[in-house]
Amino acid sequence: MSDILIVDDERDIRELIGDILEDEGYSTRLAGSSDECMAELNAAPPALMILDIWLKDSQMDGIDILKTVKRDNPGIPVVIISGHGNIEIAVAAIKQGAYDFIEKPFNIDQLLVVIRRAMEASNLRRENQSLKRVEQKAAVMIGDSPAFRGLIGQLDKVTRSNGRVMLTGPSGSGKEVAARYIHQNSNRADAPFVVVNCASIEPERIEAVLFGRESTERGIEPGLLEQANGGVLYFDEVADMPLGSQSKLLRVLVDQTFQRLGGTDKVRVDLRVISSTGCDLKDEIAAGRFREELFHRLNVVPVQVPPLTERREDLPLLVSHFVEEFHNTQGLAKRALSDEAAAVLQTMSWPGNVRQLRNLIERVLILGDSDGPISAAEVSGSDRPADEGEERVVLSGVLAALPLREAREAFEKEYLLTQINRFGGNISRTAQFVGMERSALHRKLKSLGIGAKAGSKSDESISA
Ligand SMILES: Nc1ncnc2c1ncn2[C@@H]1O[C@H](COP(=O)(O)OP(=O)(O)OP(=O)(O)O)[C@@H](O)[C@H]1O
Repeated sequence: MSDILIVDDERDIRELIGDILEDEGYSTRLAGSSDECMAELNAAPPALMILDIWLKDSQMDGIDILKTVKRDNPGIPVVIISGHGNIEIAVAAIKQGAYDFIEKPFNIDQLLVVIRRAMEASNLRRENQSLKRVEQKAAVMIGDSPAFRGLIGQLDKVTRSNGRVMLTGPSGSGKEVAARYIHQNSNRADAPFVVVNCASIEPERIEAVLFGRESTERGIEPGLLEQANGGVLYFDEVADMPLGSQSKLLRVLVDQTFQRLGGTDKVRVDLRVISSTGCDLKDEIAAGRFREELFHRLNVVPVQVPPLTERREDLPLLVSHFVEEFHNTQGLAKRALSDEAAAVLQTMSWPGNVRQLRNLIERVLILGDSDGPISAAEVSGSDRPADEGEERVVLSGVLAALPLREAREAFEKEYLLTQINRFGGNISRTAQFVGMERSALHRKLKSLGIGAKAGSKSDESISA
């Protein structure tokens, strides 16, 4: 792990540093020229590099090597060794991303302090990265319907290639999770998955966000393209990208290189591009809002993600998956789904697709006060959009002002009185309709302060 590459054209110096570091328990590799240095880097990236700026008889100087390392292995800390006369160059190297510099002739303690700090910083960064990777959402895709199996079949085929994929489907249908599935099952799984949210980046910032920036004051600030190097770049809602940025992106896809804003160097990255859209890009092209050439570049392998209404069979499976997830992440009750509730879910319209279902289940679990199966009443009507919302409960000002327990009590009272009236005070029929045992309904009415009195011979009746 603690393997240090020492690059200096002066043999005495590189061997001296090597000996000191070996004594301190590090393992070292030595390079006397830029060619030797590149060969070592290609063989295996070291944990840290000590790099002399002036390299006699070499093709590249220290700054060139630094730029290459920062481009290809940005995680390796580079400590620069500079001669007394070229502190300015050393400072410039820091701006290019070097960790620190030490001046020749150097003091051993100073060298060791710098190296220890650099190692700590890079270990920390590595730990953070691995945490981030753990945090990266797992691409769990649940389903067993023919439409779902068709989708997985297509995704499995494209994971093996490197082709650009265009995922088409309505909002919340699982396009991003499908893109993550491709990434996690491909040979890029250990490299980053970076999302470009085309709709939320302001047009004037999109180039800086994608390509990064470079200036003498702030050095190199890599953009998302560089951050995704080796992995997958996911363009979410690609139709929302401004036309000007579309041309720039097209050029990157054609040339395979780009320049950072304010920079002159050509940057080359190795990426797989996956895009998604909820609208028909052909319409966008016809309306002059999307560049046709970019469409053809991105749409090499089109994959349709079906809406939830085309895979209603998957609803119970998805519900138990989300119940499990909310149990594990929020400690919510692990409730089963009643057959009636499943039937209600399977007849709903789902304009928000799987995301809407997930939100509904979360709400039901938070509001529910039992561990029993989720009932039809709990799921019905509560998540329909306003325009077809004839069954939505409109919360009166009075209810909205109460805490949940009291609001629930007020609602139950109102609801049960309405039902009792509807059934002419017949408690058996009321109990049957509201889905409770007669004795349970009695208890409920009593607890709500609704009085029961003896009624007809055949059945008791109620007075409110
Ligand atoms: N097959 C599936 N199995 C389990 N969870 C899923 C599945 N499909 C989607 N989801 C979940 O549904 C939610 C929405 O999915 P996702 O963000 O991938 O949709 P999207 O199509 O990219 O949405 P948008 O177009 O709005 O960005 C996420 O929480 C995702 O994990």
